[in-house]
Amino acid sequence: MGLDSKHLTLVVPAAGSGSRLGEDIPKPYLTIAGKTILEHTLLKFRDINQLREIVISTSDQYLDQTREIADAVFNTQSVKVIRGGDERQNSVMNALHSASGSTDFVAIHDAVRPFVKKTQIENCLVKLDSEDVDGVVLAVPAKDTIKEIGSDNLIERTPDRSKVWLAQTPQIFKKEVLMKAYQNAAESGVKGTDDSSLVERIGGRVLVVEGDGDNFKITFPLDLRLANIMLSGR
Ligand SMILES: Nc1ccn([C@@H]2O[C@H](COP(=O)(O)OP(=O)(O)OP(=O)(O)O)[C@@H](O)[C@H]2O)c(=O)n1
Ligand SMILES: C[C@](O)(CO)[C@H](O)COP(=O)(O)O
Repeated sequence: MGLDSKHLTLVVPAAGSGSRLGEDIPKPYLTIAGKTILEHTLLKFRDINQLREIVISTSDQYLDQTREIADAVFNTQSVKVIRGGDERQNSVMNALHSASGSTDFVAIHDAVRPFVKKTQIENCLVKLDSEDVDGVVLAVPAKDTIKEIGSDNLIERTPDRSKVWLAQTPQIFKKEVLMKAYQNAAESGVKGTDDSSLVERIGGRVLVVEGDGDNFKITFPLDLRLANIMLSGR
């Protein structure tokens, strides 16, 4: 079965509060250049051939607005808007429970990474389909030297930088492996800061696909200023 006949579900966690950004409303619902950040992000996936289903997790008060935004972006694909959890991992898990059983691949993409490129998503899908792996993660090589520190802030280790990459999203997996990883993490009480780490810990093979720095996560005020410049020139 070729890649064209594979079905993809997109999971978008959008239930965060944006505490590090410090705005009055959560990050995905801030407007830049006439569109919410969530809409800018969803638009990047609209024309992906394999996309059949979108599951967005958000907080109670944004369920209706999220439904409106998603319905305006997607025409033929099925959209589900569900309640998120108190951490990103729980928001993704809730979404996975709502995903269709018959999908082949699941892509997880932060609502607040609006600068991913269609070609990057397609590259990830090609690699996932053609290589002997369970998942792929868009990532960039570290440009700074990384230090691993102890609780006293003393440096314990300097990993070889040529082996250190910074994980972004999308992170795309074969559905069964991802479900197993999330199930196993829940049963073991394990928390991961990304989806791949949960797959890695059950022995899954995950490949990095080189992306670029444009696909940053809007996290701090400087990121929002940069996103404004990139989307509206100011
Ligand atoms: N309980 C949570 C926390 C985060 N997210 C989502 O996960 C993505 C990445 O999280 P992050 O950038 O950390 O967002 P926030 O949690 O909102 O930010 P902060 O940690 O600064 O509060 C975002 O799209 C965010 O909405 C989520 O769905 N549910
Ligand atoms: C998944 C992620 O975007 C990969 O870089 C990141 O780990 C999310 O972290 P956050 O603290 O939930 O923003």
